Amino acid sequence: MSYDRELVAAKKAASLAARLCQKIQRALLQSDVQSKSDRSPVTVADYGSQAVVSFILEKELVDVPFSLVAEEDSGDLREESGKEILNRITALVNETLAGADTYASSTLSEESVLTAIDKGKSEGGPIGRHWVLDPIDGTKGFLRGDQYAIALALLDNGKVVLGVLACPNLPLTSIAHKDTAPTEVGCLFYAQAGSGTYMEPLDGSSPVKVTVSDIDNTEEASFFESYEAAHSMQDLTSSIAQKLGVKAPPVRIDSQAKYGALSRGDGAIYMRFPHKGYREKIWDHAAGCIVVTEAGGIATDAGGNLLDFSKGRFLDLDTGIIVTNQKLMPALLKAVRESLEEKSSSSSL
Ligand SMILES: Nc1ncnc2c1ncn2[C@@H]1O[C@H](COP(=O)(O)OS(=O)(=O)O)[C@@H](OP(=O)(O)O)[C@H]1O
Ligand SMILES: [Mg+2]
Ligand SMILES: [Mg+2]
Ligand SMILES: [Mg+2]
Repeated sequence: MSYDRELVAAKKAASLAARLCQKIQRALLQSDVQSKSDRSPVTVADYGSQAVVSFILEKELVDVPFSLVAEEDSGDLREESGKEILNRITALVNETLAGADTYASSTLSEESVLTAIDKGKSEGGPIGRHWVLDPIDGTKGFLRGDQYAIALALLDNGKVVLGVLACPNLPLTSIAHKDTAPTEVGCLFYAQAGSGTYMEPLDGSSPVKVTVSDIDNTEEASFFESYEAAHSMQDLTSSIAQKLGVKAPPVRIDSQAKYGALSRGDGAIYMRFPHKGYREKIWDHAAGCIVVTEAGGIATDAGGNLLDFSKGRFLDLDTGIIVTNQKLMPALLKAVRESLEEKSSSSSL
């Protein structure tokens, strides 16, 4: 089945949301230190991005039922204390739509913004079509001025069939070699089941097909992990890398930009092992997962099971998420298993 129409809508929605986020991040980085510790810019951008994506998808695909599983909801904005922020979000959404040809004459009221945000309350699941959205993935990176992504995917009967990752701060050329001069930034990755993965500049066209690294020697592999130590056990990933003989230091970047960078071969492995008790959400992986698998990669949990997006808003996982190419996966799984066993035997001593 083709999802061409959905892909066009998703690219439009994610690009416009990226424009909104870029505007806020630029203002944030130019602001003084005091307002940098204030979390409201990211709040405004999170909600604004979700409202824009929800509004555009529904308008573009007006003839089909609309279901959206998204990270944010409007609860806090409906409180008395949320009034001012709602006002800022509404102005921002309207400014963003005004800059888009097709929607230049659309003006949303505060109530319509709340409604658009709350469309994201769907539970997803194994039946029918559901959009999956992280309006800003990597909020900590966003605040630091680093990497973040707008991540949008479509589930059809529990399978991810389409994914778009807008990465406003990711260089258009490989990030593998830190010593090369910085290039233009802003990448849009997209993939449709069975059709490969493409990347184009966020503000342009000219897509190029991308593929994951084809290396088969673990010693040559470099690996990505979360920037935030609180999001992944870096001692565990370091022990796995050591078993594999990986020589390069870990590349730590925020958000699903990791999946995008992996899909074009900037690195060969992504490992993510959240601390005990954390439950992964589908919007943190759905778009990234199809972007990397359509580029020839494979994403599994620590037990080698493919990620299952059909269980509702959460992923039901064995321990962690690992992503690499087909050739390296057996060695990676073995190293993961051994390191996890060592970890559990040392903690039971
Ligand atoms: N404790 C903990 N453990 C694991 N993961 C967590 C945790 N807390 C948050 N999150 C989720 O991580 C999302 C950010 O993605 P990354 O971890 O890849 O980026 S980062 O490098 O750590 O910033 C982040 O996504 P956003 O909330 O959209 O930014 C969270 O969903
Ligand atoms: Mg996220
Ligand atoms: Mg988010
Ligand atoms: Mg969040």
